[in-house]
Amino acid sequence: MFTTKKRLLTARSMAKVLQLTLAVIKPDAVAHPLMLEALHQRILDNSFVIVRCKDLVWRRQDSERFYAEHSGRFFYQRLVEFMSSGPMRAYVLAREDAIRHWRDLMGPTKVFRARHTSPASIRAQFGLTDTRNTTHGSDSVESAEREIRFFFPEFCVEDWMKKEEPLFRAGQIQYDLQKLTHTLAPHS
Ligand SMILES: Nc1ncnc2c1ncn2[C@@H]1O[C@H](COP(=O)(O)OP(=O)(O)OP(=O)(O)O)[C@@H](O)[C@H]1O
Repeated sequence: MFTTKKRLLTARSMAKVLQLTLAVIKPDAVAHPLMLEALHQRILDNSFVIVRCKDLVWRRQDSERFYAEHSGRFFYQRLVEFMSSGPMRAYVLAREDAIRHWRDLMGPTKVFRARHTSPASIRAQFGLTDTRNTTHGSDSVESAEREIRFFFPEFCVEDWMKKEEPLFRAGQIQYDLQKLTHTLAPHS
């Protein structure tokens, strides 16, 4: 699936504590291999470490559950249908201040606004509409934990922060992109 060369990611030079965030490449972008590749490369180029990665498909009820806070809004049905319309790619990303950096990189939710205020952002460059806006990112530490659990139920943020983060920062663990899961699977 990945066409970039095998990369071994190491954190030897990282001094500060890493933060985790959930990033998702939505179905509109996954549907276009070149766009998917460009977004994947954007992640690597911005010093994010890919801790976990998987391709998955949501059932309608997964989409409804994840976006429950928006139920009743005019775009809710459109959003739910879109997010369960095809494969997505989800990442657990680590870096210093990961939540803010990924959200800055995505740009504003609305594509029109993104094009005016943040022309270099992902949504400005690749977004199609306010709903089909290519990417998702957690907006707080609490939502990152909740959303990582939603997408990666087998992954424990607390354990990672306690056990793996210090080892990783000390260069004692490496993440090999080739070994991360990217088998297409229905949401569990
Ligand atoms: N006004 C709108 N019109 C159409 N779709 C919208 C609108 N507002 C939000 N959405 C869709 O709902 C998603 C969730 O909205 P939210 O307000 O949480 O934005 P966000 O935090 O920027 O996006 P995300 O949660 O996907 O990172 C948006 O990413 C977009 O796909």
